[in-house]
Amino acid sequence: MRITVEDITVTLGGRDVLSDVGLIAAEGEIAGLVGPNGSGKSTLLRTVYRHLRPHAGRVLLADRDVRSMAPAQAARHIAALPQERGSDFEFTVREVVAMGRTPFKRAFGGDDERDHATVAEALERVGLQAYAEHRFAELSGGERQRVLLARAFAQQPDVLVLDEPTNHLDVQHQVELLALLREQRRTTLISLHDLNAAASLCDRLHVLHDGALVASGTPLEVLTPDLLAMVFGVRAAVVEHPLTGDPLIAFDHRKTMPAPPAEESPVTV
Ligand SMILES: Nc1ncnc2c1ncn2[C@@H]1O[C@H](COP(=O)(O)OP(=O)(O)OP(=O)(O)O)[C@@H](O)[C@H]1O
Repeated sequence: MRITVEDITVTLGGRDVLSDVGLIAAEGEIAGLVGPNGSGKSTLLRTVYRHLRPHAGRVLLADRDVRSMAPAQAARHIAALPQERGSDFEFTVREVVAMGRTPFKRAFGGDDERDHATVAEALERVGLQAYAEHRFAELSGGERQRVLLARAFAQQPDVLVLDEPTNHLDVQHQVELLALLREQRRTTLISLHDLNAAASLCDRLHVLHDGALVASGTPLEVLTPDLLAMVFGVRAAVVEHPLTGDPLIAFDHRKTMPAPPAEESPVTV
């Protein structure tokens, strides 16, 4: 299913933290959101999964405004991995993942065969089948992250919304997660700080700066040295990855470049 973010403005604490932002994640596309800290990535994702209401504009799932859908109905289509990680501490890993099946149940309905199989498959996908009976509270940050991903997978959503899913993951699990997302071919909206991961994973990238969308396009179109200097304030060369052919950003870790305010950085792609 396609997600359309139609010119949304989100006001928090009396300030527009997103101004007139529009983008589309086409059916089966992995759309990446990148931008400096505080640029509005989580706010945009939270608006898509209905935790925030836009003050102007709307979010469409296929052709329906997500605000017009009942919460359980929206949850049958959209699974989110938010940045705030909840408090599922008293549960086992299997129970946390099984929560992904809730939108499909009748009131007081128990788990059926299909639920059990879906939960087991989701755990296997993130490599945590051996942890099913462990307590969520006793896992490391990276393991918890993978459990919450398994919960999103168990929801079998049309659209995945992932806020920084590689946080806490070691490099092997980062690579595995990116491979898993690529292989799914599900409409995905994902925020990532790691621009090289974003370049390798995403079909299209959308760059936020001070709550405004300043560039959209393929990673190769968007991730230019000029944009990296203007939006992120860093000096970098963009070369071809010797193994994959993806754009590879080589940062100059010895030097930053003061970034001008958004209105003075006319980056458009
Ligand atoms: N509830 C709130 N009330 C007021 N301001 C808020 C609220 N939530 C977020 N903000 C502000 O909105 C701006 C955008 O925050 P957001 O979390 O969307 O940024 P982000 O791009 O996801 O940042 P990061 O990369 O640091 O996770 C920030 O300046 C933040 O302080």
